Amino acid sequence: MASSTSMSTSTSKSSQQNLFQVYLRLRPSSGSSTSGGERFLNVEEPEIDNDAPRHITLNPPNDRRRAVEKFAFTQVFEEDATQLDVFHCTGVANLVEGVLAPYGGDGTDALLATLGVTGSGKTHTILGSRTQRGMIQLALDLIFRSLGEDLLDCRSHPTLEKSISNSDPSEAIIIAAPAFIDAVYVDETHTPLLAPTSFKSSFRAPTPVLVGAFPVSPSTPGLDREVDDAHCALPIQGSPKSVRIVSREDSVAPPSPPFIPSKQRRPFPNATGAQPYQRVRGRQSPNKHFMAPTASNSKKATTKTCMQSDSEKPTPAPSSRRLARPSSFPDQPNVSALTVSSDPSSEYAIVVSMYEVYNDRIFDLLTPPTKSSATKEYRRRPLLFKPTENSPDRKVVAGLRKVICGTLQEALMVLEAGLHERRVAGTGSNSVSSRSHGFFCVEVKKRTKTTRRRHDIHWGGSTLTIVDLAGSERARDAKTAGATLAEAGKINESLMYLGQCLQMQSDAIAKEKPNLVPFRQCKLTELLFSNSFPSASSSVSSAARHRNPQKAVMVVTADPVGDYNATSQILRYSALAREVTVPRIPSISQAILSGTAPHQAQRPPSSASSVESPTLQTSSHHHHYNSRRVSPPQLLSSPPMQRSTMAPPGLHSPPADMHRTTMELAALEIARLSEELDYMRQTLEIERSAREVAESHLLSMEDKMIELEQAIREDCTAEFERRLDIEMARWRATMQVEMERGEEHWGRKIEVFERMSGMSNQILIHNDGGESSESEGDLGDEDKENVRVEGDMEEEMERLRRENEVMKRELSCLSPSKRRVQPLGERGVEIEMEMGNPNTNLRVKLEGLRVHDDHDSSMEEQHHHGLYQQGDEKTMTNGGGGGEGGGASRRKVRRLGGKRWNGGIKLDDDVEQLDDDDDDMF
Ligand SMILES: Nc1ncnc2c1ncn2[C@@H]1O[C@H](COP(=O)(O)OP(=O)(O)OP(=O)(O)O)[C@@H](O)[C@H]1O
Repeated sequence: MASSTSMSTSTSKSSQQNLFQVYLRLRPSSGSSTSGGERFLNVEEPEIDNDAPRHITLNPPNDRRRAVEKFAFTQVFEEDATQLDVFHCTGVANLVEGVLAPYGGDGTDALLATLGVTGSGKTHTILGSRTQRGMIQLALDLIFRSLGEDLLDCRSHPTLEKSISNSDPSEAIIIAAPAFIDAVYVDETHTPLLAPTSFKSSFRAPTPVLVGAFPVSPSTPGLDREVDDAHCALPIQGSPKSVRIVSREDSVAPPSPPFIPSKQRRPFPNATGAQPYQRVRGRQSPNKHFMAPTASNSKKATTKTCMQSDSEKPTPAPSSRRLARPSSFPDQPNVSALTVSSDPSSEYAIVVSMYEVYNDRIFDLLTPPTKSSATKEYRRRPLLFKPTENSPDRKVVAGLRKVICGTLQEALMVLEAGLHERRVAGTGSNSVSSRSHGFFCVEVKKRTKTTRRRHDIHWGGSTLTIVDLAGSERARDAKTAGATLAEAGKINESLMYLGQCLQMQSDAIAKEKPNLVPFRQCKLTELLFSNSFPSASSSVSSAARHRNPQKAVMVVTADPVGDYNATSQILRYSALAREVTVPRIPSISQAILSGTAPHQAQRPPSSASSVESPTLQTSSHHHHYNSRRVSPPQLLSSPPMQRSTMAPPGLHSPPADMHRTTMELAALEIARLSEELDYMRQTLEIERSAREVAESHLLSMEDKMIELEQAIREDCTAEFERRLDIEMARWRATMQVEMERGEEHWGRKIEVFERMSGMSNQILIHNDGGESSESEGDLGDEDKENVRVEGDMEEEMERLRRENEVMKRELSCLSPSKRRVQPLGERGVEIEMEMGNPNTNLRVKLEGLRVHDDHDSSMEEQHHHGLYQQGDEKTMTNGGGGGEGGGASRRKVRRLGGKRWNGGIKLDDDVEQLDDDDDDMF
């Protein structure tokens, strides 16, 4: 009893100081329970009558030698606790009141989260079932009801969207609920009665469909308004009393196994000091939360497509991918009698946002994924949790889509739309298992009422965040593989870090060093813990507003007949205090002392503790670990001899006494070994789960690597294609320049030939003239003239030679590939092909120069055989305008003529030949 009292004291102390109030909720067993094994969790009777139970005992199944552990929580909910019990006793109303800040100021952020092994009832607690609302719906109902007329909405205040957008520090895209709902849901005139078959082709898992009417309670002011609202009014189908949510699977599912109530039922007083309420007895609601998809193994991995991502007004998605408007939501439990205070001098606006942490990255659940142009897959952009310009001292999830909701109905429709985006999958442990940590945020924006309609008044306020954590699971039990196994690895890893933080928070409080909680290890712990500490506004920015540390409530869910190892681990790091009871070994020593076989006298530890034996009582120890870390049992530090002195001396004769002492020592040694074994087992278990985490982490990393590799390959291909285009463009430009240069070059050459051809004509004319003068006998003048022409020719040839040199040098500057000797004809074809112009200037020019084309081949042949004479004569006859040439001048002219015919056939040959010819000529 003493230890129990000390545990209670330490529990209440630590629960006051802890960052989280921690509650434990036991799940009622069902026929689908994964283990179907022995019950290992027992709720301890409260010390004071009518008090709520706070302690739970963990009895290791099938192993009587392992230590019995006792855990303390703020409160323990037994299997028969209802959603309303949890809502009242966890103090959600107080959290909401803190957020509404009735006494002025910005209020206090609040966090409500669930933690537990997969399938233990986290989602059930947060989201409820087909007929029972969860914490989110109840909290929303309370908020809308409490704000009443002070709540603004976008229809009556058209500038609301803009003014909230201006004061939002998180770079969010703010939209009004009607616009969002119109974009996400199909027109109600098209609402199908049953799960629409068109959804089969959609990316989404089929939507659970509601039949029956939405029951409008007169005591639900928020809902009164909603029904009037044409935009969001729900179609009424069927009888008002037949409110039910069905899915295709549900419609054929066998009835749920009967609810097994726990042995004892106690009234649950409100742990937060509120009045105890009347418990609703009876059968639990069917075991299916209302957002459960119909196909258990289908994965809600992706989603609707057509809402625009960046502009403020979403465009409607194609009707085939939009959701059917739900016709009703459950309205039980009823909290219409409950309201909390709000600030009468302020007006409020409710802004809802949703995101999930999947594989340690944050994804908006209200923004549709966009199609990647490279992979043609729908992907969502991960968001950052960071301080922003307008929030330098506090990190916020930047870039979320936030929806301003004027009514409860709108908020519930936004919630449903977001839940459709959340990743769930069927595993061996839970047919609808959350594969991500889901965050649902209700920002209560608040500003002072003014008579003047000023739109620039600053919006303050606080946020209520409700978190449905993914469950820890063992790959072996969950029978997961591939991506789901990798997800499980990430989930387990983040929960391991969360466990470390929860352990450290109490350690830090004990050591009075509050900043030791290592919450920056992963996104989940950062999101959960970073607002739990006093604001650093004063040190960072004087403009920043002071904020209170958030109030946080954690509901740990557990299945008392589920997975012992996974559950015990979660209890160890989440409980406010832990006590380990070492099993006594009375039967062994008693058996030794009485001379009977040990196995005959073995009893379970609970019964063993009642055995009266002064000696054994000394060996019975209760260890209370304030820090809940597993450490070797303290008993190991006591030397056996010391303990032997505990035996009452002088009661026996020396040999008998010695014998008894030996027996006691043996018993102690057995106890020590047993404890050591227990410790080793625990260590082994921790190591094993660490190994599982590491293995799944490895798998997830491998997947990530593959994704990364694919992305890199795509990037490389895109980059390569880009560069190839640039190179092609550059090459085309160079080619163009080269062609122009070549054309210019050939133009110049042709000019030279033309000039030379003109000169040879002049010479021929002159020679013709000379012949006629010769007949007149004026040979002296002719010689003079010849000498003058010859001099001119020499000068001209000298000039040509220089030009030739210049051209040669130019040619030598060209790349070797360009200098390759290539027939002009081929080049011409290439150039034509390249430029797509079959009649280049160059070709035209060359063709223009070509005289007596049909004689080219014979001329060339003659040239090669040195038969200039004959060919030249022909040339002269045609080119020179007739007349018989003679003497030196005639020979020169013939040579020039021969050169002319050979010009322009080959590029480099031609240049060389020109030189040779020049040499020959002079
Ligand atoms: N308190 C409860 N009363 C009735 N049914 C419950 C309760 N808790 C859980 N269940 C049922 O147990 C099943 C599993 O619960 P739930 O999906 O909430 O588990 P979970 O912890 O969220 O699992 P996971 O981590 O895999 O998402 C559901 O069918 C749910 O309806």
